Amino acid sequence: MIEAEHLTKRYGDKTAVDDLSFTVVPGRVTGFLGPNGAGKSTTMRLLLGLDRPTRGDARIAGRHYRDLPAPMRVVGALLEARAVHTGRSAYNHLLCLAQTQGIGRRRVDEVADLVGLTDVARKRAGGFSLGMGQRLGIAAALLGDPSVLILDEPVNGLDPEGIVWIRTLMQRLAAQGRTVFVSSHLMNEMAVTADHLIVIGRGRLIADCSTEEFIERSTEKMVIVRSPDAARLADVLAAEGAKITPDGDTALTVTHMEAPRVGELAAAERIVLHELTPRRGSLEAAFMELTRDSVEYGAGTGPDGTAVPPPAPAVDGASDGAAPAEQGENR
Ligand SMILES: Nc1ncnc2c1ncn2[C@@H]1O[C@H](COP(=O)(O)OP(=O)(O)OP(=O)(O)O)[C@@H](O)[C@H]1O
Repeated sequence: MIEAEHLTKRYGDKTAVDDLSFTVVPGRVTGFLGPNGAGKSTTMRLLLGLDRPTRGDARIAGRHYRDLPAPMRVVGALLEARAVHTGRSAYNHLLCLAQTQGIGRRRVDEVADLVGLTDVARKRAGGFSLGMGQRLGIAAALLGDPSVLILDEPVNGLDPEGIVWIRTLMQRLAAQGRTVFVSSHLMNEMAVTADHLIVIGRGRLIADCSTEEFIERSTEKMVIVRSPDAARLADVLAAEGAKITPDGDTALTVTHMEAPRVGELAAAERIVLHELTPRRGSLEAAFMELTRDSVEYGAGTGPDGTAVPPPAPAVDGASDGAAPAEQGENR
C-alpha cells in the first residue's frame, strides 16, 4: 500500500506537486498519468524519500521510506535516471546491490532469469541497449522480493516486444498481490496495462478511478449509421435529442444517443439501415483534452508562480480521493 496525504513540493516559487492525496492498493496495477512536467517523477521521489515534501506525508506499507528497516525488501523502484556503474557487469551490479541488503546470490540469479538477462548477465552494463538497461533496472527493483513496486516510465524508449514484456510482468506482479505503481505519459499504453488510474496535471489530482471508468467518462461515445434514407433519419434522431454530423449522402455520425435507441427509432419510422456501429472517441484525445490546461509550459501559472487549478473536471471514483474542490464536481 502506498499513501500520499496532502503531498506538496515547491522548488522556489515553482509548485511541482500540489496538495496531492491518493492511495495505491495491492493486487492491481495502478497507472500514474500526466503530461510532461505534471509532477509524476517528483511524487515518486517523495514517496521514496529522495526528496522531502514541503508539506504533507508519503508512506509505503504504513511507514515513511526512511523508517523502513530493509527498504529493498519492502519497495522496489525503477526511476528514470538509471544509476548503473557502466564498467560493471549486469550480474555484479545486481550482486553489489544485493549485498547492501544481505540478499544472497541465489536471488540475483533468480531475478536475472526473471527479466531475461541470464545470457548477458556477465556483459558490461554500460554497453546495454535501453531495453536491456530497463530490464536490469527492473531486476534490481525485484531483488528484495518487495511487496511494493514503483516504476517511473518503464516503457520509455522500448520496442513493442519490450513494452508487452513489461506490461505482462507488471500484471503478473500485481496478480501475486503486490502493489504496482507505474508512471507514464502514454494514455493508450496505460489503458491496456493498468486496472486503476491516478491522473495528475500541474501537480494536482485530476482523476482517481478505475481505468474502465476513466475511459467510460472521458471518451465520447458515438454511433456510425449508414442508410439510403440518411437525411430523413437525421431529422428523426435530431428530434429525439441526438447530435448529428452528416458524412456524405448516406452516412451519419451520431452522438448523445446510444446505438440501440438509433436502431429503435429507425425501425419505428421504417427506415432501412445499412450500418449501425457504436464507436468510442480516442482515449489519447480524451486524455489530452482532460489535461490540456494542465500542460506545463508556464501558461496558466499564477503571478506568484503557483499553478492555477486546471478547469478540467475531477473524475474521482475513490471514496477518499481528495480532488481539490475547485477542480469541479464528480461527473
Ligand atoms: N529539482 C528541481 N528543481 C526545480 N524544479 C523542478 C525540480 N524537479 C522538478 N521540477 C519541476 O517540477 C515540475 C514537475 O516535474 P516532474 O519531473 O516531477 O514531472 P513529470 O510529470 O515527471 O514530467 P515528465 O513526464 O516530463 O518526466 C516541472 O515543472 C519540473 O521542471
